[in-house]
Amino acid sequence: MRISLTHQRSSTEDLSIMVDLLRASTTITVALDKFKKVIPAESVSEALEISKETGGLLAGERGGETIKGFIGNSPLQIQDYNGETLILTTTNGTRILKSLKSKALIGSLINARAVARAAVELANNEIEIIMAGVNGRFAIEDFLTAGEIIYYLRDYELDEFAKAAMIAAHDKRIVDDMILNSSSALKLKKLGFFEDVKFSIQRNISKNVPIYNGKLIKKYKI
Ligand SMILES: O=C(O)[C@H](CS(=O)(=O)O)OP(=O)(O)O
Ligand SMILES: [Mg+2]
Repeated sequence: MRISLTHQRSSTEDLSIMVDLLRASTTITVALDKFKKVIPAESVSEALEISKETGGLLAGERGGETIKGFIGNSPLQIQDYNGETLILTTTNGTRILKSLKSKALIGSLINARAVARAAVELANNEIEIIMAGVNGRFAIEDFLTAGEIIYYLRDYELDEFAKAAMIAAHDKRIVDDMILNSSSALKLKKLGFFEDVKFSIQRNISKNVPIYNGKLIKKYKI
């Protein structure tokens, strides 16, 4: 089994793991405790359209700021709601998902071990971990989260980018410090969402493995 790491773009037809630690991946993983499915939307107008059709609850942000009339892209806020369908549109994570041509799991730190296990079950020959980044730029929190997920896949054939991420994520104290002081985290802190950041760096508190089939996200049954 080959394990590759990429930034934003996917090339595999096999299995991807989309990683957007702050906050889409963490929000989606938590949301599946409260909603049967999550539908990612590319734009606000698409989200509103889907909500009209499905009656789903609207959540999302742009640049971290909650969209007017939506609930936030917040793993903490989402816990106060429940229902059939959550419609989520975010600056990076849902946009990356909508660009994928392969089936995709959604990885974070709260489900790192579970998502790695599920990926091995589902993939034929390749697991590609895609870092969402921020507006096309590299995001250290996604790199380090990918490294922690790759650690659970270390016995397979890692490409050099994957090896670099795994080595970078070796010391959890350094990882936490880098994430808590990342530009994404400091932006969220300014917007009043620092509790979301602290929630997002917990390890393996969830067994939820979100799987995206090109239309919607459900819980993968390991
Ligand atoms: O909502 C978030 O935390 C981020 C905001 S930003 O675009 O990184 O400023 O969006 P996400 O799509 O979850 O990375
Ligand atoms: Mg992000």
